[in-house]
Amino acid sequence: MNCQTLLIDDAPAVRLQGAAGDTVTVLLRGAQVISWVDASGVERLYCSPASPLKGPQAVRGGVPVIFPQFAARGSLMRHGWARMRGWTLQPWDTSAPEPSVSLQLHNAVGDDPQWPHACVCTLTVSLLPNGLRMALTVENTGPASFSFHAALHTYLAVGDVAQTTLAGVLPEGAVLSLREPIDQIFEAVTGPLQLHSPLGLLRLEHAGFGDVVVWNPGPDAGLADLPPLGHTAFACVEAAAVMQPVALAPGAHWQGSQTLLSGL
Ligand SMILES: O=P(O)(O)OC[C@H]1O[C@@H](O)[C@H](O)[C@@H](O)[C@@H]1O
Repeated sequence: MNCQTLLIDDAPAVRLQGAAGDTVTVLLRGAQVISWVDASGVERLYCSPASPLKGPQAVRGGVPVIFPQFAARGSLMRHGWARMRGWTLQPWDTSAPEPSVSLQLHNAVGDDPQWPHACVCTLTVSLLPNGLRMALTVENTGPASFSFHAALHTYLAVGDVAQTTLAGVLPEGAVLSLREPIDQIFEAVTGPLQLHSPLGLLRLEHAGFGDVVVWNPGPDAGLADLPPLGHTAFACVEAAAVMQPVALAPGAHWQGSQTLLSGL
């Protein structure tokens, strides 16, 4: 395994390389994965070239970590503060069976006056043979219980969203076409899911998260941080805990993970 820190457009990042030449790149801000090139050399994530990696705004693409609030479902900033904060890179273990890197975020009481809870979030990103696994752990380090939403807001590169389908979210094996704009939370989905696109088949597995959010903004969403026709190049399929917020007692922890498998 090869792991290096680097600056991309002035933004601190870490890049991990697997034995097959596969790579994953993670911004320290937000612990946001911005690229996964699989073992066949295909970039599987979409990151908008019109969205600066450094600056006050959220980065449009890759895998923003959504915590502790999904969208505007509460009084906190949209999609929570975890994607806007600096995370700390943890020392990596070169002898681990899978090339992995972990980043941590310590939230103290007072960091966000509207969310007065101490917690530690850890995102561990691992390269698997033909796959990428992202595992988010939240530990309650404070004296009181709290509850939260979380999601791995995964922008999947699809080549052409009009030719993309998703199996596994609709009942009875029905396949969802992603041709039209969609913004929907599918509740209590166990997976696995299959995403078919011009870039090939991707199998999506999740654990710990109960829901799946599917988002194709379409051409009329007015997203200034996408290039013209940028919306045609991705579909978001997000492992999420939204409909049943996670409740954590003091000292308890929760983990949710999402695994993307290509080359099947
Ligand atoms: O622009 P943001 O804050 O990154 O959110 C993007 C999208 O994120 C998705 O998870 C939501 O379901 C959409 O409603 C939202 O528009």
